[in-house]
Formats: sequence, C-alpha cells, structure tokens
Amino acid sequence: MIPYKHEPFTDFSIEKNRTDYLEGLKTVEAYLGQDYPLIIGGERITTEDKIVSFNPSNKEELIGNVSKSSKELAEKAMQAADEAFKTWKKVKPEVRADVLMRAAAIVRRRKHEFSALLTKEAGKPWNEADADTAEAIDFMEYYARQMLRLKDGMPVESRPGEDNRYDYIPLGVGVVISPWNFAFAIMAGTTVAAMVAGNTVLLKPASTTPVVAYKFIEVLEEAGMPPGVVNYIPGPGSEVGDYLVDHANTRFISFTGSKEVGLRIAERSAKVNEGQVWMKRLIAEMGGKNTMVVDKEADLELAAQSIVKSAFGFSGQKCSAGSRAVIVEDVYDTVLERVIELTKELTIGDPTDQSNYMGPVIDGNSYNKIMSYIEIGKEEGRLVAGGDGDDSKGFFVNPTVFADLDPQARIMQEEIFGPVVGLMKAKDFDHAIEIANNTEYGLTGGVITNNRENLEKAREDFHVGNLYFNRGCTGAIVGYQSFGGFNMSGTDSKAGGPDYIGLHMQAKTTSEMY
Ligand SMILES: NC(=O)c1ccc[n+]([C@@H]2O[C@H](COP(=O)([O-])OP(=O)(O)OC[C@H]3O[C@@H](n4cnc5c(N)ncnc54)[C@H](O)[C@@H]3O)[C@@H](O)[C@H]2O)c1
Ligand SMILES: N[C@@H](CCC=O)C(=O)O
Repeated sequence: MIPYKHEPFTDFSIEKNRTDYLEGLKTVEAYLGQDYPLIIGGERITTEDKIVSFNPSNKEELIGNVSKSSKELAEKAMQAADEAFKTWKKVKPEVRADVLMRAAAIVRRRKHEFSALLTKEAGKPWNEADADTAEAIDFMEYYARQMLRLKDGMPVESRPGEDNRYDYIPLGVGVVISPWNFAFAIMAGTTVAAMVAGNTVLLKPASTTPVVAYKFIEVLEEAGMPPGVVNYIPGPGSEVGDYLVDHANTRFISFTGSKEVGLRIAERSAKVNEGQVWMKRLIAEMGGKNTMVVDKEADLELAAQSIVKSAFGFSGQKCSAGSRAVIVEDVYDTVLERVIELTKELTIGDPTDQSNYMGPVIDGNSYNKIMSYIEIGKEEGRLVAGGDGDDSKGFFVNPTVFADLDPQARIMQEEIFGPVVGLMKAKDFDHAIEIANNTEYGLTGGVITNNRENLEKAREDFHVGNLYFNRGCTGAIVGYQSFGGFNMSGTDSKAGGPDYIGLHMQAKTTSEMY
C-alpha cells in the first residue's frame, strides 16, 4: 500500500479544472429536485413526511425531498444495525479497509460532482467545496490505513510460559450525528471511522444537507459495504436524535455540532436506561470562539490576510473560524486599516459563480441569528465594514468587522457562526494570550509573530486544541493537523489523527499459559 498523502486541492486557474467543475455542476443540476428514501438494512424506505433541502443562495431551488425518519423507523434501523454487527464485526479489518479505499477511489473519480453538490446544497464556493470533498477522500484513505495499523493490536510484555496479547475489538452500534458545515467531509469521516473499526452505524445527517449524505451511502454500497452496516436515517434531531441517544442498544455516539446539542447529548447519554449493559461512549466535537493573536514584531500584511481568511472563508461557518483578533496596541491601527481594506474587496454572491469569494449562510435561522449578533455588535463596538445582509433570494450576509471591542463583549465570547469578526487591542503579547484564553471554548487559535520567545510562550500557554503559527486558524488537513478542541469545544477526539480509530474500539487483553 502506498503511504498516505493528502488529496491535493484543485487549481481552478487551470482551464481544464474549471471545465471539469462546470461539468460536475451540470451533472448535479440534472438530478436536482429528486426524492430520496431512507436506507435501512439496505432497504429503501420512502415516507410521506419529507425534509426539504433547498439551495441557500436561491430559496426557490429545490435540491431534494428526503424521507424523514420517525422513532419507529429509527427503531427499525437500530435492529438492522444490531443484526449487521453480528457479521460485520467478524469481517477482516483488511476487507473493511478495502471498502474505504474503493469508496475513496469512486469519490475521487466523481470529485467535481460532489463539490458542485456542496456548492448547491451547502452554499460552498468552489475552493471551499473542493476542500470539503478532498477532506472526505482523505478521511477514507487515512482511516483505512489507521485500521490496518491497529488490526494486530499493540505489543505487550509476556513472561516465560505466558502469551499476553492486547487487541482492539469493535464496540457495537454507533449513532453518528453530523453537521451541515462540512456536509461531506465530517459526515463521511465520522461514519467511516466507526465502520472501518467493525461497528455498524446509524447515520443522522444534518437536515439542511441530507442529499450529499445519501449520495455518499450510494458510494459505500458501490464500494462493497454490506446492507445494514451504515443506515441512513435523516430526521429531526429532537425526535430521532434523542431517541437513538437514549436507546439501550446504542454503544457509542459520535456527534459533531453545536455546544448546546453536544451538552444535551452528553447528559442524556450518561443516563443508563432499562436493558442497557454498558456505559455509552461519547465523542463530541463542538463549537469554537477562535482568536488570531497579532504581536508587534510581526508581518502585518500576513496578519491582516490571515485574519480576513480565517474570519470569512465559507462565510465564517467553520468551527475553526477566527471570529476574534487580539492585536498588540503598537500595531493595532495598521492591522485594522488593512483588515478593513481587504474585507471591502471581498465579493459575495451565488457560489456557482467562481468569482464570488463568499456565498450565502446556510438558512433563514442562521441569517436571523447572525443579523441579531450584528445588532449586538453595533452596541458593543465600532462597525467598520459590512453590517448588512440580503435575504430576498438567498441568505447573504456581508463580511462584517467590528473594532475596539471589550474582551467580555458578547460578540467576543459567543459563537456567531457567520461572517463577523471582532478586533481588540492588547497591551502586550502576554496580555493578548490572556485575552485569547478567556472564552469557554478552546478549539483553534493563530499567532502571528516573528518573536521566537513569544511563539514558545504561545505553544505553552495558548490553550486550544489546534494552534497555528504565522498562518490562519482554519484548514486542518487529515493526517497532518489532527483536529479537535479543549474545554467546551468538545472531547478533543482529534479527527484525522493517529488515535481517532481507537476511540471507536475497546482493548481486550488475553493471557494464555503454555
Ligand atoms: N469541533 C468540530 O469539529 C466541529 C465541526 C463542525 C461543526 N462544529 C460546530 O457545529 C455547529 C454548526 O453545526 P450545526 O448547526 O449542524 O449544529 P447543531 O448542533 O445544530 O446540529 C448538529 C447535528 O445535531 C443534530 N441534532 C440537533 N438536535 C439534536 C438532539 N437533540 N439530539 C441529537 N442530535 C441532534 C442536528 O440535526 C445535526 O445533525 C457549530 O457550533 C460548529 O462550531 C464543530
Ligand atoms: N477542520 C476544519 C473545521 C471543521 C469545523 O467546522 C478546519 O480546520 O478548518
């Protein structure tokens, strides 16, 4: 097997790549508006009740009508997953890994179609959609290899006449609950990590992006996944989610989403229900309030570029987004001025048009939440760019910058999950790190400085799961920058990291005398 290397990003300045993407868009446009069933034990089940997925840049454009799971169907899916576990757990790890490798190859061949679907269903500009698809491929390639690394367990000591072994075995049925913002990568990554470890899965994708998840299950089937190993059951979080989280047969939950829902799941999953014979394991990756720190000895152009890219890439809808910048006072005005200039150059509009840097936000709820934070920001700080939006056709919010904020301001503490960044001054570098650590989250952070001593100080004291030096704070790559956060950002599971598959397994010791 060739060593793992991440999937390269597409260079859209090359004409052939642009044409290929536009071909992908045509393929997707030809299947817009179709109906999609649930998939339980391999069986297609159509329900009356539907989730309607639409294009966030054009509310009139239907992406698909997706059957909606009820509690009864979630129960049926649980039974199918339980049954499939009896055989899937005994399938050799090499064979399970093969399914992932084949699925990665299929997606690679249909790369631009998947990216175009993300543009339509999630509102991702070309480069962001391409990165999402590349990350999905990376998760499959990387986790397949990680499973092969774990398949024979870990070496332990044995005394004379004794044979000790330390093996990893699967857990059971896992409930995978995924968000819409990395509608392909996170949905696929969390699903395949669970299944390659020998577990079976109940996948509840986000209700705003269920079509890309359906297309992915078709890929897994084509790649040789047996029926019942991954069951596709989109449905309302409060109904299907709660039901499965509470279920006595659920062995583990892999959740990615907001802090509020993550904490609710943590509480419910800790309760032992009738018939349950284990403590459920929980992987929960949640929100962030991430800070870019700028020192006085720094490349100030790099600082401004990194702040803008981290804040406004995919309209700030990344858990990793840099939604605050803390700048040492000596260079504050220079950086602020350049951030304003760069922000005003950004283009916003339909992301199928490659010239738009930013597309829409995901839906009306999100639009309203972001606009209400912008109103709060107007009270708390000085609006220096953006501050408005347009939801007449799609949900567009202009990139917005607030200056001169207090570290305790709401827009400096709460996750907005939109294109809004707050800037503030610090007295010196130590003060900047102190402010950077003053939220309940601990996901990502960035430091721009040429001062080695300050970099080392940040390495020790800046308390985030993913810390970046002299670059922005988004864009972790599978196998290179394992991803996960501290504190209220979650369980620090480190997706795309060397320990991730192990979280979906349990270690078994056997000791034989001979
Ligand atoms: N740390 C990370 O790796 C990471 C990655 C991506 C997104 N996020 C976070 O996700 C959030 C944005 O995503 P979102 O809006 O989809 O989050 P969300 O919490 O609203 O929803 C996430 C998933 O949980 C489901 N859900 C809702 N209520 C539920 C319940 N009671 N029980 C079970 N499931 C339920 C939703 O249907 C969806 O599938 C942001 O806070 C972002 O920071 C974190
Ligand atoms: N892994 C992504 C963020 C995922 C959450 O939205 C990044 O590093 O930017």
